[in-house]
Amino acid sequence: MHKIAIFEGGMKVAVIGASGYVGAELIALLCQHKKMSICDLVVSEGSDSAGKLFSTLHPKYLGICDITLQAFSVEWFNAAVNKLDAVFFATPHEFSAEWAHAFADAGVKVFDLSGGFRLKNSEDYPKYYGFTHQHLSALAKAQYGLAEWHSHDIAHSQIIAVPGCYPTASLLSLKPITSNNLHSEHSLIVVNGISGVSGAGRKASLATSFNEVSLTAYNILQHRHQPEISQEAHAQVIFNPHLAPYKRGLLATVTLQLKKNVTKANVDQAFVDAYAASPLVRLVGTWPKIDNVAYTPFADLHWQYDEQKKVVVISCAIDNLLKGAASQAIQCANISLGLASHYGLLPSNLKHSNVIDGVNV
Ligand SMILES: NC(=O)C1=CN([C@@H]2O[C@H](COP(=O)(O)OP(=O)(O)OC[C@H]3O[C@@H](n4cnc5c(N)ncnc54)[C@H](OP(=O)(O)O)[C@@H]3O)[C@@H](O)[C@H]2O)C=CC1
Ligand SMILES: CC(=O)N[C@@H](CCC(=O)OP(=O)(O)O)C(=O)O
Repeated sequence: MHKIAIFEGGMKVAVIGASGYVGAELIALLCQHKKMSICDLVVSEGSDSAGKLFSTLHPKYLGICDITLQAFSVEWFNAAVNKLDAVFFATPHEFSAEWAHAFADAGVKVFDLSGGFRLKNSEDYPKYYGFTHQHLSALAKAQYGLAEWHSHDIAHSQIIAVPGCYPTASLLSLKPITSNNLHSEHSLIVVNGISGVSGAGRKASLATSFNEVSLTAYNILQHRHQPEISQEAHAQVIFNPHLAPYKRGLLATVTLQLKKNVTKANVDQAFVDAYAASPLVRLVGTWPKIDNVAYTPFADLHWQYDEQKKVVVISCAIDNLLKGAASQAIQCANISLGLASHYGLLPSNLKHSNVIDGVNV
């Protein structure tokens, strides 16, 4: 039986990858969560950060999280696995692909924020991730954790593949259309994504250093999020990622052609139906802006449909480290605990209102 079914006094968790950008955001959210408690914060085996306080590395959290970072080792795994209810991997993809199954086999629920379990076709791992996946039965059982769309699977499976940042914004835009089969089967589906530099992680690299960063496309026709978006949209997409010179936030703008008989009312209804019960997805009255969602768990969505040309353009803004990673992982954990997915992420008095054509719906 999954330990997840019998949590008492909250879920006891470890975060592996605690020194990184995503790990830090996740830890901040866990610190304020009333139904989860942090047991261990873990970094890589040879990490310079091992033995330091989390708050020494990220001084913003001084007095909020002064837990010592531990180095990952087999000894740590053996000692920790029996006391944990859940583990969050905010590590490189290959590391979680190698270790997640060991936790899952011991009944520990895994929330993997890397891409180690997102792709169903194992042959895509060497092609897009540069390694061969060694744990195919764990890969087959893992469920994709797009929180607004897969709550049943998230609650019932042992390994949750938390979506990537670009796929989160792209799929929140696309799925109301593709899941209702409103798109033309001949449509070219183009996703243009723009991410801030924190999307590349904390490790220094020339490409993301201050003097080098300038708005540019990158990894065109070969980015690992192309198969992920296509798989989950059930439609082949062309994905154009861009790096932009700011810290936080991501915008995905999707263009596709709809079937001849689809009306504006059909399109509006598809979005309202998809997100009426999802307070973290806001249907906003104008084109979304990064600044309105940065440092928040929201996804802001807006679309326009040209009924003559049958072309719809949808744009979605998120914070890449929150809705694109850490806060979505918390949503998945909340769902696993039987809580509302936005538990601990929003003020309890939030009024959920969506706007279409200037009217609250
Ligand atoms: N940045 C983003 O916007 C998003 C990132 N992600 C994914 O989340 C994961 C973390 O990303 P991010 O925080 O940006 O990356 P960072 O480079 O900032 O952090 C990576 C973390 O992983 C740890 N780590 C590195 N190698 C190992 C290893 N062999 N064993 C255990 N831990 C290891 C690092 O520890 P140390 O350096 O101390 O050794 C560090 O804590 C990645 O898989 C990324 O693709 C997902 C969505 C959005
Ligand atoms: C700006 C930048 O470099 N972004 C990263 C995406 C970060 C991310 O989301 O990684 P996941 O694959 O875990 O989702 C990239 O393009 O590789």
